[in-house]
Amino acid sequence: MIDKIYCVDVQPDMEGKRVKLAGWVYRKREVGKKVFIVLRDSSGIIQAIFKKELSEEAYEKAKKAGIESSVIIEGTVRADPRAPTGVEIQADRIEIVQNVDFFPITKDASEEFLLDVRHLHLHSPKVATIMKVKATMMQAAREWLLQDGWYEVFPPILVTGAVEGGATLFKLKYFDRTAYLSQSAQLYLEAAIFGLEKVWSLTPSFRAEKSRTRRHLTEFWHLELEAAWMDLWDIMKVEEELVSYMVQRTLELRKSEVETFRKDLTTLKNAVPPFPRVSYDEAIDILQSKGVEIEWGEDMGADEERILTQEFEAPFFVYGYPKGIKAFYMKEDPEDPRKVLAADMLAPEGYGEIIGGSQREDDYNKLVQRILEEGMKPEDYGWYLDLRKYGSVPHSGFGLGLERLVAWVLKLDHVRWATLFPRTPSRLYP
Ligand SMILES: NC(=O)C[C@H]([NH3+])C(=O)NS(=O)(=O)OC[C@H]1O[C@@H](n2cnc3c(N)ncnc32)[C@H](O)[C@@H]1O
Ligand SMILES: [Mg+2]
Repeated sequence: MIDKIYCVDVQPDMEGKRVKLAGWVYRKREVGKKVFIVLRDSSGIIQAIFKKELSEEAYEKAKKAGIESSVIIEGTVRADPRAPTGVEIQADRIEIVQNVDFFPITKDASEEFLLDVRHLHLHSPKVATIMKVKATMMQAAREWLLQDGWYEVFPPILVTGAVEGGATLFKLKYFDRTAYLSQSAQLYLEAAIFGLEKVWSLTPSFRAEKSRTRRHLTEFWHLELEAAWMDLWDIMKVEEELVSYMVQRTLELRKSEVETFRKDLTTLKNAVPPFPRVSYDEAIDILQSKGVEIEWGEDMGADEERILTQEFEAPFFVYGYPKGIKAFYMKEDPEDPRKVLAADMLAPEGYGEIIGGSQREDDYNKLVQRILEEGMKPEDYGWYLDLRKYGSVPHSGFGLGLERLVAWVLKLDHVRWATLFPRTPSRLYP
């Protein structure tokens, strides 16, 4: 490893100190017999000045370095308030590791082009910032899950059945059998609670969604929790505590990065328990009062959720959905058989659903009945039904879409920007 320091390590109080940095040429300009190179590394940027009078060799090489060339620069630190970061390097040595004559991404690059060359778009400090925030959100989640006694488990991705409806399964050939890419780890987490009680996993989930919306990917990172002995109201408390910790901790560790994407942090700061809770019935009333044509029993889509979120300045729950629009595994509401014990968490500012959760049907016969009602075959869920035969317990869980959470926190206009290599119906490469 090169014996170097990072851009962010160079401080004005290091005036006169000799330093070595490595990175990429982010910006470059020539003024008279000086070349100004703004060097970029994973920590940020710093300006390096190459004066012909100081080192003609370094000056001539700096002149030739193209944008995004990989370079190693050495020189002396000088505090200068005119420099982008208030400090700069009086450079007298540059090694061009690989020169780039023309970097394909220019200022006027279209979004589609940026996605076509996503492998090069990852040079961008803006993209790096999104990934830093996403990593910090998961760091925070892991902190919270550890201190609250949850066990991480590692469920399979190759599975034999649907969790969230057969229409969005990706099918693949598994030797002489058919397999699918997991839509959700939920069913396997439900098996894990009989030994570990409180479990979680972060897995890629796959949905052959044809809907081309700003919140759907065909592959997304899915943070899922499952707990024995918890009912819907218990798991909603877990959800709000976890999301609150993830958001507040990220503001604590990455506030300046978040502020490069949004100036107003109000809704993020409002993300503290208890989150507002509205019933599905109340949500329908709100939407109808705002002129939305929606009837009781219908699902709320992205448009309806966007309108509903205008009523809130923090993440909020909608609970008590009609059975007909929810999944087979959700427990019927004992107080209203038309409904299930399900709750979604919606993010404000138009982002909508970031979490889907529910209490699970823990009665064997009722679950068989629900499977049949949904037109599925109980024999396809034999192992899952066994969980209701051998020491069944009340239990609940949820799934959080990590990209959707990051998209809300950073106010991104599409979840695709929150993932390293987005997968959508039209995008499988790079
Ligand atoms: N363990 C569980 O209880 C999870 C449950 N089986 C489940 O998959 N629910 S969900 O379909 O609402 O998806 C959960 C969340 O997963 C996200 N999600 C769901 N589908 C997508 C797509 N297509 N793209 C991006 N994000 C997606 C979104 O935030 C949802 O709220
Ligand atoms: Mg959902």
